[in-house]
Amino acid sequence: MASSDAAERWILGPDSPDSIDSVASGRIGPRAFHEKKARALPRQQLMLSLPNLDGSLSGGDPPRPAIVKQADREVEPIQQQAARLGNGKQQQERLQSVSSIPYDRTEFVAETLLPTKTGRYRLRGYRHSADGGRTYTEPTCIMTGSPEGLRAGEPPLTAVIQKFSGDMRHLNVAVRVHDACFTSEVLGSLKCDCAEQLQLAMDYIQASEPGIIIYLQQEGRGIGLANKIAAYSLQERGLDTVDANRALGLPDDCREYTSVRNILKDLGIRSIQLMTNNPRKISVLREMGVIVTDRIPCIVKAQQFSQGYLATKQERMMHELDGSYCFWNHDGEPTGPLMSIDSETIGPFSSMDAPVATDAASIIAEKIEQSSQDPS
Ligand SMILES: Nc1nc2c(ncn2[C@@H]2O[C@H](COP(=O)(O)OP(=O)(O)OP(=O)(O)O)[C@@H](O)[C@H]2O)c(=O)[nH]1
Repeated sequence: MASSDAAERWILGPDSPDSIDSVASGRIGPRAFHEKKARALPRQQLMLSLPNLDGSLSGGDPPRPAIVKQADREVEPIQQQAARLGNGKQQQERLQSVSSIPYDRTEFVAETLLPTKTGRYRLRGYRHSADGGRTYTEPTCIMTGSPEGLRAGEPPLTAVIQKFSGDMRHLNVAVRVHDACFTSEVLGSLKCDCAEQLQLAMDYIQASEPGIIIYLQQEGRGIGLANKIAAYSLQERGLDTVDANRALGLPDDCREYTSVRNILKDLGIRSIQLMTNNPRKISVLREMGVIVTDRIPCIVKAQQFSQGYLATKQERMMHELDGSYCFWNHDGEPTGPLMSIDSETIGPFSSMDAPVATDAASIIAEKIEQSSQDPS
């Protein structure tokens, strides 16, 4: 069995002669690359190999149960089993080598340049496991500028040069930690502010580089897309975003941010200014050792369908929104340009938003009318 170091060489890529760069340069085909990589993986990581179209695993057969033979389900004789597993000392050593795999681990895969409608960004791909390698997610880093500081393995001289040349780009870097929201970012849902916050962060780091958006696959505050859809379904029946999660027996927020700490370390970033309205994010990151020197508010205006969600974030999840997301102020006056909502395009909504006025302007009109009729 190849060591996990060998696996790391394959995954880490750029420094290895047989890395993903070899695929790019044509020295090795993508298929061969994946097969070699899978063979280099320790046994428990084979489970991570993606199945091919024919159902086989690219890294060979899946690991078989240790004791019961697959073919005839015959129980393995005890002596044979002992010979295969080794003596107590050997087993202990094996266990130690398994437990020496760090519980959470984030590995850099590759970087590319990405032109977008908002401008050009550096895009860095990572693989992150929070359970010692059983499962993984793929955080990405969307970057402008070069905020990198001293990185692991670099000579300390780099730090000295940085210090004396006054290069402070790796300090107080503007960072947005953003969690996936398929519904708004891909489908254009108007029920939350996630897609607009992402756009705001992309604009911000484009306008004042360097900056980083760490995009994490933690849909629905970590409960996953299908559960989030179930939560939305309960919200149609009148529950808010917090109670809907609870009614499903799910936590309000189960996102984990060890990958953020690891990615910042990988980049040699010493301290950050976090673009967020959520105090939990700041405290969770600080607890794991990330130096957050400041907060950059990330408030976007609500519109008809997101007003309730934002109100709940402020009132029940302690987001520092300060009422400033409201698209009307407390006197019932519009406070900023409204997102144009065409009720013809959106079509009729069911019970979801009932009682619902046809557009934002008529909601405001209704509110103004109500307040003028209210004798108090
Ligand atoms: N469970 C659940 N998740 C939601 C809902 N609406 C949006 N999300 C998810 O919420 C996550 C974003 O979290 P938010 O609480 O909106 O904001 P935040 O990231 O904590 O705070 P900011 O940094 O200020 O944006 C994304 O993963 C979305 O998929 C909802 O109604 N229910």
